Amino acid sequence: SVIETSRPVRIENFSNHYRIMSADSDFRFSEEFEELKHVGRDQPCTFSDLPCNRPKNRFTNILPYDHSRFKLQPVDDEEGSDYINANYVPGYNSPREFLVTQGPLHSTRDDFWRMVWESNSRAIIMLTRCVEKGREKCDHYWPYDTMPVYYGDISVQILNESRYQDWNISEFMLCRGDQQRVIRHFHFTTWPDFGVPNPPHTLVRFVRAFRERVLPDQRPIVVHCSAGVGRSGTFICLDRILQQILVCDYVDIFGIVYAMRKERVWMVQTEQQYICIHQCLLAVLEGKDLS
Ligand SMILES: CCOC(=O)C(CCNC(=O)OC(C)(C)C)(Cc1ccc(NS(=O)(=O)O)cc1)C(=O)OCC
Repeated sequence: SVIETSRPVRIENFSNHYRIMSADSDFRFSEEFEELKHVGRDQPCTFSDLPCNRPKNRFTNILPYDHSRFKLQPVDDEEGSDYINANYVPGYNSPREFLVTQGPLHSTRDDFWRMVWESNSRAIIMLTRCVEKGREKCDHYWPYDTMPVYYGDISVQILNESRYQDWNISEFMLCRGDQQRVIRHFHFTTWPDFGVPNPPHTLVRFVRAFRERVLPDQRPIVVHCSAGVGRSGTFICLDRILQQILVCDYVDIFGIVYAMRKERVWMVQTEQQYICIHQCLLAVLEGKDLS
């Protein structure tokens, strides 16, 4: 049987589609989300299993597929020196638009900055707080004040920070050798792990705040949360459909999540996150004033 990889829905029919899918306690949403469960899981993750790389994974079962993983420039022939828990994931603008990674560990934050530098990225999206309900979700991998801090051979200095109700936007100056770059940091601070933003359309406003500051170019956008799968996948999917509906008369949320899961495990982790993407689109299509 042909494995179906897309389920396009006409935009003019979307609210009716949502009503049908959410009927009987989201019965059809549950069914559809269940079909995504095994997508991509047959692909190898051999490098993440190497003994020298195992400590670099925040979660033992959230491992990057070999075929789409980001490779750091290897340090001589030090085994595992090219390894970081990160995968390229397609976006609306390019097949490798996003570099999705776990929240850096204290022991991998130098590798994280090396990835930011070596991928030529100019934007980082952070979708978790460092500590949530007393649990560490992500290392505070950037300086606490405006003093420059070295992470490996990369110095990071906060240039400015703007604080809003649900997110902060900062600019960092990165220096490596005699080169300098400005990187933007978009930190969404009110998204509970395994959950959804409340109300969902704060996420729409955050995606818009990000998109109006980072125009599509050939440089990857680094996205992370804690495991780099649930909240990161939800964010990327919404970013794609908000651009697609401007030029297309259908959306294919199932197909987008399918494509993301071929590149990284568990992208959009929970059914509530999958439904939240639909609720965000519904709010946008119904012209709710989200500004
Ligand atoms: C190593 C054991 O697996 C895990 O720790 C996690 C989380 C497990 N907990 C979990 O799923 O909680 C609910 C049942 C309430 C949803 C690791 C984890 C941690 C945080 C997230 N969110 S994210 O930061 O938004 O990605 C996702 C996965 C795991 O592997 O989950 C399966 C995918």
